[in-house]
Amino acid sequence: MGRIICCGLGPGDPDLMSVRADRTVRAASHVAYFRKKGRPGQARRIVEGMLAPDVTEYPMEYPVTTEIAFDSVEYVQLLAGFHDEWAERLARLSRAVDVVVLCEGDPYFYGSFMHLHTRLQGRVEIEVIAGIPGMVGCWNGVGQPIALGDDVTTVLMGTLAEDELERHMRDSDALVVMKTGRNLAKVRRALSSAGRLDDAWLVERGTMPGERVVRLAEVDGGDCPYFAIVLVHGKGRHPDAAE
Ligand SMILES: C[C@@]1(CC(=O)O)C2=NC(=C\c3[nH]c(c(CCC(=O)O)c3CC(=O)O)Cc3[nH]c(c(CC(=O)O)c3CCC(=O)O)/C=C3\N/C(=C\2)[C@@H](CCC(=O)O)[C@]3(C)CC(=O)O)/[C@H]1CCC(=O)O
Ligand SMILES: C[S@@+](CC[C@H](N)C(=O)[O-])C[C@H]1O[C@@H](n2cnc3c(N)ncnc32)[C@H](O)[C@@H]1O
Repeated sequence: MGRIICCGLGPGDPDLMSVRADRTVRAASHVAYFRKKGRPGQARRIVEGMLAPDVTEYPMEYPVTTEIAFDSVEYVQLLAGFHDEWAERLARLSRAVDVVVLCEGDPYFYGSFMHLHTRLQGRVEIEVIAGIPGMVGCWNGVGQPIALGDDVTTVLMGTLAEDELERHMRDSDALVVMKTGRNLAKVRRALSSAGRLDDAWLVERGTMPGERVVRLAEVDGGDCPYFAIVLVHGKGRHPDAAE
């Protein structure tokens, strides 16, 4: 009986992978990972050069990402079918061998593996290896403390409605906005209404090749890559409140 090992790979730079993840990836004989059709996949890219020469790879290609609305019935059905199918394939495979599923960042933190985890839990032995979340790599790239003292930190998804975003932005000190991508213009308007735009940073592809760190107010255009995060740093209780 094999296991499914979901391996958190950290934010992008392979040097930021844990020792356990490094060891697991190098020893793997069967490796699965998500990717957009026609692209190599971020998780696969992180482990480039680390896989054994005789490894068997299972790219799990999303049937859609942004081609149709993510809240449409069709999108939900397509993704549910896709996740069902891969959960079955991995369950079958893991009867004979260990399968390593690659996951960017930390698997339990908005990771795509959660959709397989809910389908496989209790049926197959699962191990999840912790990884540094993408947002940690991003705030490291800005080079300032994200939160200190009594700061409340809120993690938001850019896919939320504009009024929801604005409400949370007003109520929190430090902010992390993930899934910015095509939602960047909306995130920007919400920050502006909440009076936080001038303090916001945009980090594209944090710790990955092509990383870009800029003040959001200085960005032209309303679009950015899917792998991008907006940050607003907390200011702490008072200027010297760092603990
Ligand atoms: C629809 C949408 C809504 C949303 O984000 O909620 C959404 N993905 C969108 C865009 C998008 N996704 C990807 C690209 C290409 C990036 C590139 O290749 O550059 C683009 C952009 C594009 O296609 O242009 C690829 C991708 N997607 C995921 C991973 C894996 C990972 O990140 O672990 C990878 C990397 C694969 C790789 O490495 O190749 C994971 C997830 N994507 C989901 C949804 C979640 C399932 C739905 C659910 O929760 O039921 C799930 C499973 C988990 C989650 O995100 O929570 C959003 C539209 C937002 C908008 O409207 O702008
Ligand atoms: C499905 S979530 C996956 C989160 C991942 N499990 C983690 O721990 O960071 C995808 C979102 O994470 C964010 N993200 C993850 N890694 C990133 C990085 N290195 N640079 C910028 N954004 C990143 C982006 O906002 C992207 O839309």
